Amino acid sequence: MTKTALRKYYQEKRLSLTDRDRNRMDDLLLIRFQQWEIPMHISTVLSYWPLKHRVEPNTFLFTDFLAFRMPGIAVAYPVSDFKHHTMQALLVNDDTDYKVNQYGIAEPVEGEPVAPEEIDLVLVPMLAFDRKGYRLGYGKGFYDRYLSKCRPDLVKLGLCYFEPVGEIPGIDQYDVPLNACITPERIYEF
Ligand SMILES: Nc1nc2c(c(=O)[nH]1)N(C=O)[C@@H](CNc1ccc(C(=O)N[C@@H](CCC(=O)O)C(=O)O)cc1)CN2
Ligand SMILES: Nc1ncnc2c1ncn2[C@@H]1O[C@H](COP(=O)(O)OP(=O)(O)OP(=O)(O)O)[C@@H](O)[C@H]1O
Repeated sequence: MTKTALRKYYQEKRLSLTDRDRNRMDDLLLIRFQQWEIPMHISTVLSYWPLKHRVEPNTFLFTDFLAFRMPGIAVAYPVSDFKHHTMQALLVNDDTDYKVNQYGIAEPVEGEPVAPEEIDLVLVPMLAFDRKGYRLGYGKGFYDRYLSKCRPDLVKLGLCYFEPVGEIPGIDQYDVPLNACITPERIYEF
């Protein structure tokens, strides 16, 4: 399958999930996440705002659990620049206001910027991933560009409702592989 066909297939597969399917899978993802041995050095995490209309795993479950296990952990959300396909991470707190951008993604309106080098854990959205840890996103390279600026010891944790494909086609030098990916069935470590 080509990258474009794979994208279409997984986009449709996600959209066919009912709210009940999604809630059940979010529960399973959280159970797997709770079994994951959180690396000790994590103090700043870059999450993402789950897109309702695209049916993405509910990251709030994960960041709430992290905050419970590691009080004081800092959480940031990306603010995207759709002209350059880059992202900036802004720290959020309970008082942060969000604005929905032209693609329906809620982004913090203000917040302290965090440099990519300061991030310890990224929760990475995706459409699909493969057995080597390569991911398929929306094809704009936002995450590949961002991850290339982070520290080598950054933990890149994917969240996906579906099991891996054999191989994502067309991997290039910009594709940054994940360290691990959580699915409702298990945790894949790469
Ligand atoms: N929740 C979440 N936030 C995220 C991402 C993500 O995958 N999930 N991103 C990960 O990169 C970045 C935003 N990436 C995007 C990449 C492309 C389009 C886009 O082209 N949207 C068009 C067409 C979409 C389509 O192909 O169906 C549109 O919505 O009209 C939107 C966002 C940053 N924030
Ligand atoms: N660090 C980078 N510098 C320049 N171009 C880049 C960089 N990272 C990625 N790109 C380019 O951006 C595009 C990303 O396409 P690709 O299909 O890999 O996106 P994706 O991983 O599916 O999507 P995304 O990262 O937005 O979720 C490619 O054309 C790639 O060459």
